[in-house]
Formats: sequence, C-alpha cells, structure tokens
Amino acid sequence: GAGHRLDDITARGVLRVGTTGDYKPFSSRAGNDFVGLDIELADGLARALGVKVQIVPTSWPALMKDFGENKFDIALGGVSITPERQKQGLFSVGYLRDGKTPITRCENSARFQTLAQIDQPSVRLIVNPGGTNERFARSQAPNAQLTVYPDNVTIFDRIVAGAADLMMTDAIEARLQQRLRPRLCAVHPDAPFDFAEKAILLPRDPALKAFVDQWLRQLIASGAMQRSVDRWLDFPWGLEPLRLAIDQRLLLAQAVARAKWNAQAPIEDLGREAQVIQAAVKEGTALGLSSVWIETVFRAQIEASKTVQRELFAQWSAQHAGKFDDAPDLAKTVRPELDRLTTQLLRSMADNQAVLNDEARKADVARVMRSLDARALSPQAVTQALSPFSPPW
Ligand SMILES: O=C(O)C(=O)C[C@]1(C(=O)O)C=C[C@@H](O)C=C1
Repeated sequence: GAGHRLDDITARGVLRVGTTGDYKPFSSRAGNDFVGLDIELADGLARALGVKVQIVPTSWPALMKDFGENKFDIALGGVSITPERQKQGLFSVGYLRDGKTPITRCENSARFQTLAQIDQPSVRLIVNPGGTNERFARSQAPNAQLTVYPDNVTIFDRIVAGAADLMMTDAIEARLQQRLRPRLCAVHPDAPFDFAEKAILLPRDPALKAFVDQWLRQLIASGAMQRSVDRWLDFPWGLEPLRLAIDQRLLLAQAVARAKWNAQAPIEDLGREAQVIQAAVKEGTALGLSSVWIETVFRAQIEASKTVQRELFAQWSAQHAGKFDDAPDLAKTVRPELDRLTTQLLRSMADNQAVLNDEARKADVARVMRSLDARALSPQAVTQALSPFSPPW
C-alpha cells in the first residue's frame, strides 16, 4: 500500500521516476535519454536509497493520473507544489523558489510588464496545456486571446515567429530560453508575478517523505543545490540543433544506401565527397569557421555515412535482398537534403564555437551530443560522426 512505498522501493531495488522531459533545465528528453537538473536529483536520491533509477515518461496533462495509477513512485522535473496535487500525494520540501514571468520578443518587453497590460483582447498569449502555466494564464489573463499549444519544446519558436505575443512561464525557464533564443527576453524574472516552489511529488508514505526531505535539506544547506541549478542553467542546451543535424545526416545514409543498392552503384563516390567538403568549406569559412575544422567535421560525417551504408549492404547481401520499391532518387531528393543539412550543421557549429572550444565544458558537450537516434542503426557510425567534437567518445 501507499504507506510502505519506501519498503517497496528498496525491496524492488528500483526507484520509478515520472518526468515529462520537456522542461529545461529540469528535465529534457532526447530519444530515450533524459538530462537536466531534476534527472541529476533523481540519480542522487536513488543513490542515497541504494537503488537504481527507472525513468517513466509522462506528460503535464497526464501527470496526476499516471501518479494515481502507480506508474511511478515519485515525480519531478520542474513540478510545482499546488493544492490540487497535494490532494493526491505528498510533496517534499521545496528545492527551488520560482514564479511566473512573461517571455516575449525583446522589442515588446515594455508592452508586457503588468498583468493589466497582458489581460487585453488584443494580446495573443500562448500556453502549454495541463500545468500551472495554463492555470495561471486562464485565471490571470482571461481577456487575452489564448492559444493552447501542446509542444513545450517548440512553443518558444512560435513567439519568435510572431505567431504569438508572449508566454507566461516560470522565471527559470524564461531565463534559459532567452539565452537560447536571442530575440526573446524574459520580462522580469527577478520579480515574478507569483511564487511557487519546485518539489518532488511523493506517495503518501511518511517514511519516504522523511528520507527525501532530509536528503534535500542537506543538499540545500551545503550549497550543492545552488551549484547544480547554476550548472544546469549554463548547460550547453544550444548544441541540440548540431546534434539533430548530425543525427539526421546519419539517418539519411539509409536512403542513400537504398538508392545505391537499387542502382548497384558503389558506396564510395570520391568526386561527390570532394564537392561536399568544398561546398562546406566555402559556406563555413564565411561563417567564421576554420577550414581545417570544417574539413575534419565533414570527413567524419562522410566516413560515418559510409559505415552505415556498408553495414546495410552487408545485411542485405546476407539476406539476398532484391531491389527496393521505395528507393529515393539520390541526385534529385537525397543529395539536396544532405546539402540542406550541411548548412544546418555549419550554422550550429558557428553558433556554438565558444562552447565547443571550451575545454572545461567537454563533459557537458559530450552529454548533449551523445543521444543520437542513429545509435540504434550503427554505434560505430555514431562514434565516427562525433569524434571531431570531443574525443575520446
Ligand atoms: O552522396 C552520396 O553518394 C553518399 O553516399 C553520401 C556521402 C556523404 O556522406 O556525403 C558518403 C559517401 C560518398 O562517398 C559520398 C557522399
């Protein structure tokens, strides 16, 4: 029963942790890999309990239902203490004080200082559903035009694109997003509209709560909590577009391989390789990247692509596979797509030059870069593709 969950957890040897994975710096998901301040907290808590962590993905709208259905033991990831949630479970002591503040395109900062300014029919407010942000928007700005937008990750791009005027969210997230998206400004993160505390959602087991509270109090009192918060705010989240470009390029090697298999063409095309490198050097040097660095990165991507293709060819040969019905056209569709990714890769390299060259941030760079979907395709190709960014991988 709920009264003996600490015993259940220790007997099982596993702490099941519910988290949404869509809320930086607390909980961020890439594939099946979760990172962030609260993931680190979950790891630390499990270590203190002498058990392993099992992450259970959930969402803001489903959080309390999943908790009620015992899909996980505890939940964290920027979860605020609210009276509704307190009806269903216990909360640990708070580990971070925060509150709602607007985030908007910087030129609009002066227009959205107060709730009176925001609560107007002409104002287009955007909000993610199911959590305290939606509750705050509906209760504090009922006269504004409200768009409920379900993707917490791309919602900030809607503001950049001008599809919405502002969002009201926790100051810590507003601060982080203004770093990631220079056109956005957190309006008054030091003086939020309200106050809420982030805490760990717990089952109604006083023994578990006593253990968690004691552990958290020590972290807070020693200053370790503040150091973690600072570190996760400063985490190189901005590298994600670079990781995505590398991942997409590797995944596209499957389409290249299918086209070549059907055409019975060789995997290696040195003429095309020279073209790819030359185009990348031209475009990248204009962005301020060194030609040596560009060439190193693109050689690695090409080698990784050939690894994927060779592995697939070996598999298809062994299966005596025939031609594919759905092979794409290499020249008309696949290579233009690769060229588009070249641009994306170079831009994100240029945007992140300082971080990538910072010896002190090597471990964090590795942490962001490692979760590639293409790992399921070929671990060796992933190692090759990532090798220029922080050896050894
Ligand atoms: O475009 C191709 O033909 C590919 O196989 C892709 C690619 C690349 O990664 O850019 C890889 C190997 C070839 O030698 C040339 C280019």
